[in-house]
Amino acid sequence: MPKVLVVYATRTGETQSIADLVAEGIRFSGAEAVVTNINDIKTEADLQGYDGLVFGSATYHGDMMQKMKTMLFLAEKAGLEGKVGGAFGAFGWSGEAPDRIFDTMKNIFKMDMVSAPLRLKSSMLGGGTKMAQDYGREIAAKLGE
Ligand SMILES: Cc1cc2nc3c(=O)[nH]c(=O)nc-3n(C[C@H](O)[C@H](O)[C@H](O)COP(=O)(O)O)c2cc1C
Repeated sequence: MPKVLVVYATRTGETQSIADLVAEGIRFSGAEAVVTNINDIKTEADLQGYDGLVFGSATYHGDMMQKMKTMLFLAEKAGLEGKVGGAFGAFGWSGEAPDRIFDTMKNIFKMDMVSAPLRLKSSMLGGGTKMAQDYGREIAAKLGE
C-alpha cells in the first residue's frame, strides 16, 4: 500500500484540521496516510520511506511559518526527487505559504507535484472540508499514475 506523510505547521490549529482532512481523503482512496506535527520532524530520516509527501503551513506576515522554512532545508537533503507532492495551508487574506512551499517542492526537490497548492480560509467554511478531502484523493490518484 502506498504511504503518504502529511506534515503541518500551525499556530491555532486550523492547518492541523486541514492536514487531518487531507489524510482522510488519502485513506478513502486506499493509501496509507501518516499525519505529523512539524515539531516531530527532527532529521531528514523522518521524511524518508514515503511514496508521497504533503507539507502545510499557515500564513503569518505574508510568509510560511519559520518551522516550515527550517524543515524545507532538511527536506532538501532527504532525496525526495520523483516523489508525489502537495502543499496546503490555512490563511486569512493573502495566503502565500502554500504557494511558496509548493514551488520549493517542485523546483528544488524536483517532486512530482499535483496540479496546485490547496489554500483554505478554514476547513469549516465554503466547502473546505470536501476540498481538503478531495486534495487527499488527488494525491492518492497521482500515486497510482
Ligand atoms: C498576527 C497574524 C498575522 C497574520 N498574517 C497573515 C497574512 O499575512 N496573510 C494571511 O493570509 N493570513 C494571515 N493571518 C491569518 C492566519 O493565516 C489565519 O488565522 C490562519 O487560519 C491561521 O492558521 P493556523 O490555525 O493553522 O495557525 C495572520 C494572523 C495573525 C494572528
